[in-house]
Amino acid sequence: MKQDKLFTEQYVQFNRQQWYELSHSIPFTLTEEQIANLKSMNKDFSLEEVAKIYIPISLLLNIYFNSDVKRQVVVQNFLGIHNSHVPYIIGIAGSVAVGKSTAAQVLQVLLSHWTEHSKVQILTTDCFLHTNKVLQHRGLMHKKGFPQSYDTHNMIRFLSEIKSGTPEVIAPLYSHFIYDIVPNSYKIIQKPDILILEGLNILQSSIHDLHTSYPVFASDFLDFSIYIDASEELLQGWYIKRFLKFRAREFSHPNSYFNYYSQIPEAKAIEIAINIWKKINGLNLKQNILPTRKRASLIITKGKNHVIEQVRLRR
Ligand SMILES: Nc1ncnc2c1ncn2[C@@H]1O[C@H](COP(=O)(O)OP(=O)(O)OP(=O)(O)O)[C@@H](O)[C@H]1O
Ligand SMILES: CC(C)(CO)[C@@H](O)C(=O)NCCC(=O)O
Repeated sequence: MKQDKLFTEQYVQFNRQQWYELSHSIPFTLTEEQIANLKSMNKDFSLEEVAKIYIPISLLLNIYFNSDVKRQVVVQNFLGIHNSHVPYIIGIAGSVAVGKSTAAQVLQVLLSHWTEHSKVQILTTDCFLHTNKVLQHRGLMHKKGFPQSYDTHNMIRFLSEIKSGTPEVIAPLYSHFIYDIVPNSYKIIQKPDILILEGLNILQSSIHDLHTSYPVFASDFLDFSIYIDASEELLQGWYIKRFLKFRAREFSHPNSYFNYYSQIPEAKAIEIAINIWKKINGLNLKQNILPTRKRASLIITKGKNHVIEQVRLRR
């Protein structure tokens, strides 16, 4: 009840139909290439979801992007300086397995449709996790995804370089296959028009990090943020479903960190996945992720089968 009051005061709420109707007055036609890209992404993903939910979100983001550019021009004229535009950063937060990286990919396809922001890159904050070596040393192997498992200092360094217009900024690379940071491999972010940064920790503060001497928030660098929400019951189900998908594919490779999970009976694997959910990801959701939801510019709430039922936009 208290939460409901907070939402109605701070956010404008739309149900699925109301949100969809917002895009009726603005023409937006997907190209065949975009449809092919979206279809190839994920076989469970529905194009109806793109039309009803993600196209209106991208139209809104285009409005925010353009107004940001206009504001920068006016301010620079006032100050008598001229800086070239720096990447506009959109953050996507939410639980493990809620669909952050899928949403990021859809938005990348849609947002690159506009000439003013045709270059859109994605980065996951998984790449700022400490290496397993550091996590083992600090006794944090069962805290992956918790605030203390990230190299926040490196993440802030990265964001600060992006926002100062550095032409090429490097980020580490994380692999779910080896369950670790990949040695000597990097992703290069080349001054895109938009950077989509997705990760469960992007709306968190860094006050937990004893290695950072100043209180900075990654969200200080975000221009717009989206929190993807769902009930814990659904999230646990999606986590288990994905765990079983990985078990049948990635984990079955002998070099996979979790090869063991593909060797045991399915019922045992499900039991393990439930346990990981309860002790790590579900706990992290309640302690560290959900409390950041009310910091987002936009909150989208999913129901069964990842169908988005509600959208809330900060007033
Ligand atoms: N809109 C959608 N429709 C159907 N399935 C989806 C949708 N979004 C995500 N999924 C499925 O849900 C699972 C989790 O999605 P995804 O990997 O995008 O989540 P995530 O939030 O990025 O997870 P993590 O934090 O662990 O990286 C995947 O199996 C994905 O295929
Ligand atoms: C890397 C994260 C934290 C986020 O993507 C997550 O996928 C993870 O590995 N969590 C730790 C518990 C687990 O293995 O699911």
